[in-house]
Amino acid sequence: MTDVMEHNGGTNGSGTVSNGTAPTGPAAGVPATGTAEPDAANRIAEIRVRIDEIDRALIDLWQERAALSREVGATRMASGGTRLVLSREQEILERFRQSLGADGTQLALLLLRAGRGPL
Ligand SMILES: O=C(O)C(=O)C[C@]1(C(=O)O)C=C[C@@H](O)C=C1
Repeated sequence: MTDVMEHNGGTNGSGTVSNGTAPTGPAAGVPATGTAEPDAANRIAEIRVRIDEIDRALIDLWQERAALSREVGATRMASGGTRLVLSREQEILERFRQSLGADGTQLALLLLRAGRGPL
């Protein structure tokens, strides 16, 4: 067994839908699920449907948040206020840290940067 799938199926080079197995390279012949066992492969495919939905929702929320953050910044600066409010950023960083630990802090830093730009 290898650790990583080199290719996950989808469309092949000619633009046609592949049969879900990696055509070339070290993972050639390995199913796109990473296992040849049918029950496991079916369960993985099922779970991936939900993972893809979650990823879409995360992307949509990410983009909505960034747009709102930009609007707050533009509104504040147009009224003579500051670009940033660091106390608010600390509050957000702490909320993410409390829920998700150190990764939460990193995630919140990326979220903040997506809206207000780099410090
Ligand atoms: O809440 C604000 O005041 C914002 O400007 C939004 C936001 C954020 O993305 O959450 C962005 C920049 C600020 O420094 C603080 C927070």
